[in-house]
Amino acid sequence: MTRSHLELTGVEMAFDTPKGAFVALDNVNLKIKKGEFVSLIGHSGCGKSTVLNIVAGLLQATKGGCVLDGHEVNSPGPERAVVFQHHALMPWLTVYENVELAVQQVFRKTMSKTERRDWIHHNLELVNMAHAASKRPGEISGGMAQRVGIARALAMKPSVLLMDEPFGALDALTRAHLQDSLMDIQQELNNTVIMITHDVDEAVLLSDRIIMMTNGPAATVGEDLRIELPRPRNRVTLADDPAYVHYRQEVLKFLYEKQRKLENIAPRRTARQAESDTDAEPAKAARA
Ligand SMILES: Nc1ncnc2c1ncn2[C@@H]1O[C@H](COP(=O)(O)OP(=O)(O)OP(=O)(O)O)[C@@H](O)[C@H]1O
Repeated sequence: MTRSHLELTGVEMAFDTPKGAFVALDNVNLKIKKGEFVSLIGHSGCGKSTVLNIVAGLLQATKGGCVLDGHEVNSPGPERAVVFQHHALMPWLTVYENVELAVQQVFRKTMSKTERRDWIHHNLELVNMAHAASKRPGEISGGMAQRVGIARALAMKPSVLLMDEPFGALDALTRAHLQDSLMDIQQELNNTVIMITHDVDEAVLLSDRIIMMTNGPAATVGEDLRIELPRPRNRVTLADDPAYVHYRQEVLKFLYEKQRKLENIAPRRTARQAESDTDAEPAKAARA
């Protein structure tokens, strides 16, 4: 039997708040294969970052847990590199030194100084940033800084790359360039990627699977859509591809019909429940 590469089982996440426990996630189950590109999509506040943070080891689930290659995840580790929406580079270090910091942390004992230098340059070249190695974050654009953040993550040779809206703060053109680079890099390295996005086109273009999350509180996996578009993928030719259009519509339907309706029903139902409501009317509305 082949074991899953990454597995979330029965994950519940309850946060302590002044008003009591707030259950953000309830019974999240997810199995991810080595090399899969998985996107998490869902309305704001549904719990996507919470899922990512549990996999990163930055948060500990209150029930259930995450297992990577047979090992329980309960703290951060270099085999799970995180790329945030805002690059989080050290402003006083150069581009080269920012990547070096991560490389030192992981490979100080296993790579010679020359090997480390070549490895840093290799990763900067992967994201087309070798030319700016001696610049500081304040001297480069947001898109360039985000490239460095990706190079820094890749340079740790993570088996899982976790990305929280990595292109969310970028203009459309830079975003498209970086999406294309990420597809090329991932095809070359075969990293497992979990990416949070709010962009339906980005999710369909990049992913092997799109995990659509229900609205919180107590959010869970609503639908799991497999994107069977051949690779390499080209955004221009895909735009008119009937399969691409279909996948896109499936995600939009989930977000703006299925989840929107449930959202709208909830307050009405609560008010009526006080007067001993039955489920008949909300159920009818959800089917409409
Ligand atoms: N430390 C915390 N304490 C209390 N509540 C929290 C905490 N962290 C997250 N939450 C709540 O848990 C829910 C899920 O938050 P999360 O950040 O995971 O959502 P998200 O889907 O990533 O949102 P967005 O798309 O807006 O970034 C939200 O209601 C949020 O307010």
